Order: sequence, then structure tokens, then C-alpha cells
Amino acid sequence: MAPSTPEEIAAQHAEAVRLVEEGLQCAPRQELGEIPGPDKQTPTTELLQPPPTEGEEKKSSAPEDLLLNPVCFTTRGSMDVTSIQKLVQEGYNLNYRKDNPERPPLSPTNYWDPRNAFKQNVTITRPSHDAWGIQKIVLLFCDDFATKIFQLPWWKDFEPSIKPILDMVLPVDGTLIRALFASLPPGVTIPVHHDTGEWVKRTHRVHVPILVNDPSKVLFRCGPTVETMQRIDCLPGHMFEINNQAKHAVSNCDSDHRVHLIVDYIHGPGPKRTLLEAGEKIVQSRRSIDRLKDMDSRPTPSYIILGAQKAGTTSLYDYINQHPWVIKARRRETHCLDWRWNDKLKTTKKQLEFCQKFFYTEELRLRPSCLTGDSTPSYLLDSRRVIPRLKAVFNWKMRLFVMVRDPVKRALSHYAMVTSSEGTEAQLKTRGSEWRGKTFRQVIDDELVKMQECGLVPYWDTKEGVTDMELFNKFSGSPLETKAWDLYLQKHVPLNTGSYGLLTRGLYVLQIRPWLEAFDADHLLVLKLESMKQKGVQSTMSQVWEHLDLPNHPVDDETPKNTREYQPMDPDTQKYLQAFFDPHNKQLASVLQSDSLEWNNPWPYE
Ligand SMILES: Nc1ncnc2c1ncn2[C@@H]1O[C@H](COP(=O)(O)OS(=O)(=O)O)[C@@H](OP(=O)(O)O)[C@H]1O
Repeated sequence: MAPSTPEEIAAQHAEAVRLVEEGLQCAPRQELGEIPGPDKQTPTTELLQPPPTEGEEKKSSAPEDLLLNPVCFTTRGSMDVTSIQKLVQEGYNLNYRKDNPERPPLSPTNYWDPRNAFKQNVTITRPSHDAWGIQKIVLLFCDDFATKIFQLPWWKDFEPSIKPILDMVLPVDGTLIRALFASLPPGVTIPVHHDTGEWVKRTHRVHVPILVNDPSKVLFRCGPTVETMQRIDCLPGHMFEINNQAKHAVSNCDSDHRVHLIVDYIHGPGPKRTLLEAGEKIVQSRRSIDRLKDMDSRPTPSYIILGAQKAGTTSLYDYINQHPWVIKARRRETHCLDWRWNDKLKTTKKQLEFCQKFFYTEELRLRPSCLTGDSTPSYLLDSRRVIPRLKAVFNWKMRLFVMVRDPVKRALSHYAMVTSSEGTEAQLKTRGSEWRGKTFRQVIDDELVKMQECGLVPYWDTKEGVTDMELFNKFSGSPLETKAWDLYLQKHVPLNTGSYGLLTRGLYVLQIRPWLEAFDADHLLVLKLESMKQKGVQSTMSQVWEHLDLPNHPVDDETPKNTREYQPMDPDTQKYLQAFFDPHNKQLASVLQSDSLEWNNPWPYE
């Protein structure tokens, strides 16, 4: 939902004033218990889909009855809130913002005064709501995924008086994750919106009006659509839960501030509370929350997708970037460790500074929950050059990813990309022109000549298209092979063109081995494109989130990226390539030390 413009907000406020003056009735209090999970989990946009007409496919996954009547608010009881009123009364209706020239003298019992909050509680850099001038007393706070719950020093002052409310509202297995007082200034409208993010689906939000000068002048509405929003009774002590993924809006048409206690809880256990110290600062971004103390604790970048080229790396990068805690690099494919590497920079510090310029490094320093990374698929093959640079510059536990795909299919996709005339001028330039005018088979043959010259595939009979398995088994993994591989990388991995490595980029064992020698196995996650297709994107991504140490998050857009249409390969060439790659493929399981079926003969050819 696009943010409302100032004009729209003014119009909504005028409409609210009109409704209040006309005496719009509140909906009757209904004690429906907790808002059911499905009502919270079905996005409003889906709820708004009209039921399908005959012959039309159903657009929404929501059950029909939800389309008609999602629970949008429910009374959760009522309570005498006098003791809480006393606590928050002082100064609640005054404007303590810094720009107020008539700031009153500091009173130590005034919780609204930011000067007190600054010293005695914790300062939170302001989320969007504060743009509307809302003031808050925050007692308990958490991030979107409820991975961290912060208890602020003022929690202790308020706990005894809000405990009866919590006892009434929280279920037996409930964990409180947020508690705050929000003061809405007079004449302010929070326009119609619905909350989004992981927490909305999992949490239950309860409002308790505490200080409401004249409840008839406060208009709090919620409903499945803007047109069907209903007014909720905001008498002090009326505890109500709202479905915050439904449309809601609030207008204070009174001449005084309005204060609500807002609590969020989840079912089941949450993380242990982190007790914050008085005077600390926490930084909140759209989805994350961090202590300023933890600033710089996660270095940038956190991950690199090394390759293989044409194995689905663009999709993986895109899916990772859909996580709310991931911030894209300034560009995809930084190449800062291969052709953009700057040899003139002599110290590691300068090299690091240079490489970090490709990322939003400064922004990320304050948000250690968030991370960023790179996808440069040429790195996998170019291990000779890239590994020492990476180890020197990014001297921390870098999470590495390798995507692999049937090397026969990968080769054709590579050829189709390099020989395509489509693309930007820069893309065409970096792909190189060496393969233009050559058939797929010619490129294969040229590459085999180079490999044979380096002594890399002595077991392969280029003419007959067969592997001498006895020789293969002896040669594979031997020092001779390592030497030949090194020679090949030295001679045939250029920096100025993408027209190379049609076959070697499909020799995954040879490519992955140097990385496994240089880094502990838990740095590297190898994924198979075909498994992503079979098991589904979400299943692959849960492995990815775990590797990145990020909370699980469903990917919204699963469409494959960077796809291309091209002619199929002729069956003879296909057979030839399958024979070439087959013994190499079968070694993957042992190199990855995996007994999973996925790696046991990963691409069985007929
Ligand atoms: N989810 C999913 N399922 C199936 N196939 C997929 C998926 N994502 C990407 N792809 C295919 O991967 C090919 C592009 O790979 P890359 O993005 O790594 O290419 S590149 O190296 O960045 O140019 C490209 O292959 P071709 O279409 O054969 O060229 C994509 O179609």
C-alpha cells in the first residue's frame, strides 16, 4: 500500500471530524476471544479478492467464509486502569519534542519527556509512526521475527500496574514481545493502512485505551476494507485486539493527547529477553532492531555466491535479497576480487575499503541484524586468483554459496548467452566475441584442445568420446591433476572476456576442491538447481537462511530469473558431453562428503 500523501491524510482527517460530529456509533463490543490465526495470516489483499465467477479460477487461497467475514477486532475484557493513568498522566498532553521552544522544566516523574527517556530508559531511533508526532514510552520491544526481545529499564516501573492486564490477555503459552504506551497528539490522523511483515502473522496486538479525554472524539476504525471499517469503542480500560493486517486508521479529533497501552504477544516460547541498560540506544529500521553497542559486529559483505555461471545464481541472489534483513549490494556481480581488483592499492586496509565501496557498508554498520552479499559467478573457476584475495581482504567467516546444474545443460546455456546478440552494450562486451560464428560443437572441441594441452584430461579420448576409467581413477585427485588444473587456470582464465570455460565451468569437483581446501566445510553451501526445482524454492531457501544465520522467511517471488530461449543441442553432442561429464559428476558426493541421495550420481544420464 503506497504511503498516503499529506493531502490524503488531511482529507481523511476532515472525514473523521465529520463522522465524529455526526456521532458515528461504535460497533457493539464482541468478546470473540483471540483473533484466529487464519484471519491474521491471510493478507488483506487476498481477503479483498471477490469470489470467483463461474468458470473463473479461484484467485485467493483464503477460505470463502474468510472472504466475507474475517475477525478484525474483538474485545478481550475490561480493566480498571486508574493506577496506570496515574503513572503516565504527568506531561502526557504536553509537547516535549525538541523543537518546542517552551519546553517545561524537567520533572523526573514525567515518562514522556525525552530528556528523561534519554537518561533513564533507552532511545530508539524513530520508526515511521513518529512522523505523525506520536510519542512513546517503550517498555518491551522486539524485531520483526521475534528473534530478540529487549526489555527497557522502565519496564520495571510499569510491570506491577500492567500485570493484571497481561494476566487477562495473554494465553497460558503466550510470550509478551512488545509493550509500549503511544500518545497520539490532538488533530492527528494515522491514515488507513495495514501492517505487513513476519510479526503481523504471528503476533496478537491488543490495545488498551488509558487516557482518553473524550472518547466520542477519538475515531479508531478497523475492517477488511476501507468501506467496511467499523468504529471501536475506545473507553479507557476496554481491552481490544485488532487484526492489524486488516485496514485500520485512527484520528484524534479531540483537543488533548490520547494514550493507549499497546501489547503484542506470540504463542509459544520466545527468545530470552535482553535487558538493556539506562542510556543505551537502539536503532530500528523497517524490519530490524539493533543495539548501538552491537554496531560493527557483522562485517560487510557476509556472503558470496561464487558460481557456477548459468546455474541459477541470479535467482539465488534475488531470492536472498527478498529477506527483510538483507540489503542488496550497490551492484550485482561486483567482480571486486577478479577484474576490478586494484593492484595499485598496496595495503589490505585500502583493498578492503575499495571492496566495501560496492556495498552499503556504512548503513549496515548500524544494523548488524542485516547483511549484504555478492554474486559474482566467475569466482568459482577463478579460484587461483580469487581465494588469496578473499582470504586477505574479507578476513572473517564468509558464507559461500555454489549453485550447480547438469553441466551439459549449463554448457548450452553458457553458449546461448555468449553468442546471443541481445543485451546491453556492456554485457555484450564482457561476454566477448570469441565464440561468435562458431557452432556449439566447435567451441567444445576448441576447449578440449586447450584442456589436453595442459594435460588436464589425459583419460578422455576426444575422438571416440570415451573415458579410460582406470586412468581417470588414478589421475583424478593426484598431484598431476592439480598441476594441470593450475596450468589451465593460469593460461585460460582471462579477465577481459566471458567466452571461456565452456567445459571447465561444468567440472564442479575440480572447481570446488580448492575452495574446500582453503575454507572450512561449513563456510560453503553447495546447492543443486534441479533440487530447487524438485523440492521447491522455499525448501532450498530454508537451507540458505540457515547458512546465512537468518530467520526463516518465505520468498514471495519464486519465478526463475535470467531465463533464455534457445535451440536444443543435437543428440550426438549431448551424448558426447554426458559421457565426458559423467565420471566427474559421480565424484561430487565424495568431495562434498555427503551421503545424501542428491549428490549420489546427481545427474543420471540414460
Ligand atoms: N528457479 C529456477 N528453475 C530453473 N531454472 C532456473 C531457475 N532460476 C534460474 N534458472 C536458470 O538458470 C540459468 C541462469 O543462470 P545464472 O543466473 O546463474 O546465469 S548467469 O551466470 O548469472 O548469467 C538460466 O538457464 P537458461 O534459461 O537455460 O539459460 C535460467 O533459466
